[in-house]
Amino acid sequence: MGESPHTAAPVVAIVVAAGSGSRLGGEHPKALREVAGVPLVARSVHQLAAGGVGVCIVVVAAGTEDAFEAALGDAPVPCAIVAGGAERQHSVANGLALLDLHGGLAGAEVVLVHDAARAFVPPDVVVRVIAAVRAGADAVVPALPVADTIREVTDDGPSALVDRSSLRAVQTPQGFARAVLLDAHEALEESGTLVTDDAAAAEYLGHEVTLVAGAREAFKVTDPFDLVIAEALVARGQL
Ligand SMILES: Nc1ccn([C@@H]2O[C@H](COP(=O)(O)OP(=O)(O)OP(=O)(O)O)[C@@H](O)[C@H]2O)c(=O)n1
Ligand SMILES: C[C@](O)(CO)[C@H](O)COP(=O)(O)O
Repeated sequence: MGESPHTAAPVVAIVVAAGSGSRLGGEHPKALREVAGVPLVARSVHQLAAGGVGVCIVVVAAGTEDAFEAALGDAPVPCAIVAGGAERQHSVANGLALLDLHGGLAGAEVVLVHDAARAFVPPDVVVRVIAAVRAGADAVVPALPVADTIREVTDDGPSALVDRSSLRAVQTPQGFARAVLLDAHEALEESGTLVTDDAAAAEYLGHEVTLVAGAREAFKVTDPFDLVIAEALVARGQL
């Protein structure tokens, strides 16, 4: 990356919320599910704003735009809504396309990508990610050590113990210099390559991925158990 620290322009977050939430179940998109009466997507936007994000591009399933508009009615920062794609990567790409088209966001140099499902990410994680990009990192991810002992399985052979001391679980928001993220997604689209997160997209073009400390609270609401935990922690004032 260039040497200029990205300080003046607003930080933009692409909040991907276009998944169906099949593991969670229910008739509404996961990001619209409520914890203590507040939709996950609204919680995500609130936490991002508290950490320094100035504008959100919220990527939603086509046909659900009005419902998301309503859910984000009290958002603390401006939110643009755009339709997503079949895979998370396509949804991020659609968000990036809007970023590129949106004249008002032309100056944005720091771009975050966040799972709406990680609705309780603490603001200090967001602050760390932004600070690392502003300090010159191309791609930044919050990460945590792995708590369980890990075994690698194969179809036919025995399982094998993996040294977990060198493993990290990766969270969001992930932060990027704008050009890095745009170029990475363009390259993935051209080659037809699918990745599971945006750090892997940046790495695809040879960029180094910088790790900062994540947080347990940034867990991804994935299945019904996670929603029960979230409700309980919010009720106890711990989220
Ligand atoms: N085509 C997709 C798929 C996922 N996501 C978003 O990516 C984030 C991480 O995905 P995940 O938690 O796996 O959500 P779902 O894909 O909705 O869950 P599931 O796999 O259980 O259906 C979520 O905020 C989800 O809304 C998205 O924007 N577009
Ligand atoms: C982006 C992510 O949350 C980082 O851990 C993860 O890769 C999303 O995976 P999913 O299978 O789309 O939930």
